[in-house]
Amino acid sequence: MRVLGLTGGMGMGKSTVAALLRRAGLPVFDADAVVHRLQAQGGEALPAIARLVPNAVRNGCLDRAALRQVVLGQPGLLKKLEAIMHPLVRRERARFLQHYRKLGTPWVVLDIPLLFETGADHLCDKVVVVSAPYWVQCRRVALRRRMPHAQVLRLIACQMPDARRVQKADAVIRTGLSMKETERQVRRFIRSLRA
Ligand SMILES: CC(C)(COP(=O)(O)OP(=O)(O)OC[C@H]1O[C@@H](n2cnc3c(N)ncnc32)[C@H](O)[C@@H]1O)[C@@H](O)C(=O)NCCC(=O)NCCS
Ligand SMILES: Nc1ncnc2c1ncn2[C@@H]1O[C@H](COP(=O)(O)OP(=O)(O)OP(=O)(O)O)[C@@H](O)[C@H]1O
Repeated sequence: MRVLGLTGGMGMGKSTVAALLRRAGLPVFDADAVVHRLQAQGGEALPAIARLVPNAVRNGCLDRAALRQVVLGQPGLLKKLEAIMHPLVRRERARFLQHYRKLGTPWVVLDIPLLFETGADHLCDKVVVVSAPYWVQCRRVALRRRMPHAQVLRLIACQMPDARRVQKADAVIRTGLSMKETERQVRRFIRSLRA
């Protein structure tokens, strides 16, 4: 079994490309979704998060906006949150890989925003990076309006700069043009994997 790493900054189109890979039949491990599941009601990470930021958990429910505001406002706290989340994400990732290895699946995808930052790229046979110009990224994230602009900039600043990610990639999918163009690049990339 071979492992394809998929990464990119916020709003670069990672989830869109992951959905196209999934549609082509590749199993995808979605790290953001795993984080959300571990933090959902009854989730395994909630007790430790409640100890770290008591106000972020009320009646067994995580107030994500409150947690985000606190961790982005206090240096070091995001690192402590990551120290809670990353071992659990690593365990889920290992289970995913083990499951598909047993099935003898030819390629699986690890969709991880912090792929390089966490060293998960070392598990990958190939890494594909999704990239778009900075202004396209900002416009997309602003359109979603799930969080204040200043928080978006802070989260982007916690990630590796796009240019460095692109340098480290085996392949780059440019999502700054039309959706059709993104689909075309993904199709071509999948053909190259299967060749
Ligand atoms: C900071 C938190 C509370 C924000 O939650 P919220 O629901 O508001 O945003 P969401 O999870 O959808 O993330 C928004 C964007 O920020 C990116 N992001 C999330 N965590 C981080 C981080 N530690 N560093 C850089 N970018 C991050 C995500 O990939 C996504 O693109 C949450 O993302 C979290 O618990 N992060 C820590 C775990 C982590 O490192 N996740 C990254 C995947 S391994
Ligand atoms: N050519 C394109 N390729 C990819 N996405 C595009 C394109 N044009 C517009 N978009 C839009 O840009 C957005 C990209 O968001 P997506 O959720 O895929 O990014 P992401 O990298 O997963 O971001 P995040 O990590 O913040 O969730 C989507 O709303 C998508 O519809």
